[in-house]
Amino acid sequence: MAEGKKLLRALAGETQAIPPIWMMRQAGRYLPEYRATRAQAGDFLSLCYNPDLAAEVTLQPIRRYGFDAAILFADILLIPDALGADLWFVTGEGPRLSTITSEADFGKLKGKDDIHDHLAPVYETLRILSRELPSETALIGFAGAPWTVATYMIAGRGTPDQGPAHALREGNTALFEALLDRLTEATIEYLSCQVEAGAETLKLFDSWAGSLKGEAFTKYALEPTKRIIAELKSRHPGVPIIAFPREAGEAYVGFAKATGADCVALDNSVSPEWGAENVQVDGCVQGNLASSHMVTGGQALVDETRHIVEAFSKGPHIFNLGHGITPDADPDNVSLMIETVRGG
Ligand SMILES: Cc1c2[nH]c(c1CCC(=O)O)Cc1[nH]c(c(CCC(=O)O)c1C)Cc1[nH]c(c(CCC(=O)O)c1C)Cc1[nH]c(c(C)c1CCC(=O)O)C2
Repeated sequence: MAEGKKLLRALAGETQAIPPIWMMRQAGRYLPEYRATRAQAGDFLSLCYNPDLAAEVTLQPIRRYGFDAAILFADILLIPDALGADLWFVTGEGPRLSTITSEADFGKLKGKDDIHDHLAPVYETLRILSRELPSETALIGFAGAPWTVATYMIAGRGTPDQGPAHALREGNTALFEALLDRLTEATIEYLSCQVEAGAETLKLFDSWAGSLKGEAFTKYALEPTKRIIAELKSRHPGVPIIAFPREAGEAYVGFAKATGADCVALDNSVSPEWGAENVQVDGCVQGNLASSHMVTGGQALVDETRHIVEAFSKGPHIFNLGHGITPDADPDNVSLMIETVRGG
């Protein structure tokens, strides 16, 4: 048996009989202990910026389930907050930000090196976690990919079709590209500090990559990811990086090679057989159980979990959901998924 943490071994390309497992949004509202700590913090952002409580909620799902990895508790929208955009969360609705639609709005943003005072609590959370995690549990740092973060900054909120961001991309390409550049550069600095604070691997969430097509996908999803990965690998040789260009479809093919990512996370709109044949050929893949199974459970959960493990069994694989677990999920279904992956 090879040495080291299961998650890092998968990222290094090792095929394992039982894949490592963790879950997007594993620290979240489906857990009563998360809801209690969040109430103690007051609100979601106060929780993100409180290192002791953020470390506590990161550890909760590790204690309860023994996942192979812990993901830093934070949010992809802390970067716009650190750059000086206003950010708040409306309960039951989601994030709200000041919008960026003009050169004047963009001109108010801070520079890439002026984010660290604001983000210092996040680095402290990572330092606490690297001391407190069990020795077999890998620590994942993360950021949003520039395009996805830009969609929220431009619209000032989540949007079903990323319409405002596409409108700026077409209507004022220079401003749109300046924003993407600023985000790319700030993300490099942010993730580099996360590695220095103890993150052992990094994940880039490009949740809205699927709404970019063709050349726009290459320019605004693939290229910024490639640039971030190249710079991080030159500063921190050997740090493995997971890319998640969600709903990229056919554009998942070759994404690892083109960007230098060590692992590509797949959403559940592609079948595991397709993923094995077209994406896992290039290296490690992560995914891709539909998060709805965490609500519905039962034999369908067991069957689909086995199906995914089997389909990816010929190469390096990290078991995960295709997207974050939802607040209405049943914690017992998470146990059933883990038992199925580990126990057959
Ligand atoms: C788009 C995006 C965001 N945040 C994130 C993404 C990319 C992944 C994805 O597509 O889901 C990523 C994220 N958000 C959160 C994490 C922490 C780590 C983890 O457990 O995965 C991570 C990695 C905590 C969170 N981020 C948020 C919560 C819920 C906040 C609460 O406790 O009320 C958590 C646990 C809030 C959030 N944050 C964001 C939105 C749109 C919302 C509101 C929607 C919602 O409530 O689920 C932005």
